[in-house]
Amino acid sequence: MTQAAPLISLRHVSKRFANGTLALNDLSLDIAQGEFVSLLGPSGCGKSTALRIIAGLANASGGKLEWPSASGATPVAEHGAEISFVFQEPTLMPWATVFGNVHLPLKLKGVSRTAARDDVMAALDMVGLAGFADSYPRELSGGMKMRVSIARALVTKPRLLLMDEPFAALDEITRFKLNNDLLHLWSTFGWTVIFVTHSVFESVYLSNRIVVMAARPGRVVEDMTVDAPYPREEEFRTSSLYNDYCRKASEALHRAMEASEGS
Ligand SMILES: Nc1ncnc2c1ncn2[C@@H]1O[C@H](COP(=O)(O)OP(=O)(O)OP(=O)(O)O)[C@@H](O)[C@H]1O
Repeated sequence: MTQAAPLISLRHVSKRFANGTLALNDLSLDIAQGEFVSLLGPSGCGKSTALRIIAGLANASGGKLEWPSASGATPVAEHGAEISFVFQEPTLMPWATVFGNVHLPLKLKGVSRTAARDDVMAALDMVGLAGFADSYPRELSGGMKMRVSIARALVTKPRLLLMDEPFAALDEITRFKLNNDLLHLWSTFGWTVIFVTHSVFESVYLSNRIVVMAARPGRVVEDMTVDAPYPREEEFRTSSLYNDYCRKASEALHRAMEASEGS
């Protein structure tokens, strides 16, 4: 059986900042189309740096980032169009309505409000906010603002969704709800997701693969599969399978923390 080429391939990627910090050292990682991968690790292990390099927001100092599944048909620089990024802060424009905020990425591509209407409304519908198109960010709860931020990421119909601790600032109930909604969208649309988190519990609930990283320098120390079927719903959170994986991921994170201290 031949295996499909990965969507993204990082080969021996390193990143050294101008102040000398080696944020990533020899990071090699293949991400397959449709995977939901969490990057889990202690603060400073280079999770955000890795995500920013994949997004094209930062350059690697060494190594290569490739898109093997494109088989050379699309120049690497053009993959930016297929990637969306969701940050920890929703970073909405306070003076614009929800519609205006979600329209932004299309507006930047020259798509008018009228031409974008259907796509913007479809993205708002996906996150359950179609009824709030004319509201302003100040009128929304933290969870709703994050939904707007997710709709803004989805409006360009990305193949790859990069999420940097998107739910870290939310209360637990809202976070659980958004975890469920994200999984539902992922299974419906089949994107590839790379999700940065500090939370063992969140990484196990969401992903089918957890890449555990250690710091100083940032590197991969474990790569574990979460072999639990989808759809995963609330019952999964209390299952023994979930608990087993949480224990394994937690042990891996402890090893990563010890490796970070010792380096
Ligand atoms: N612009 C920068 N200049 C210098 N050093 C930086 C810069 N950005 C990040 N670093 C350093 O690179 C290392 C990796 O940072 P990064 O933010 O990628 O880690 P992280 O795992 O995402 O951390 P956290 O979980 O705290 O967000 C850290 O030591 C950080 O201090």
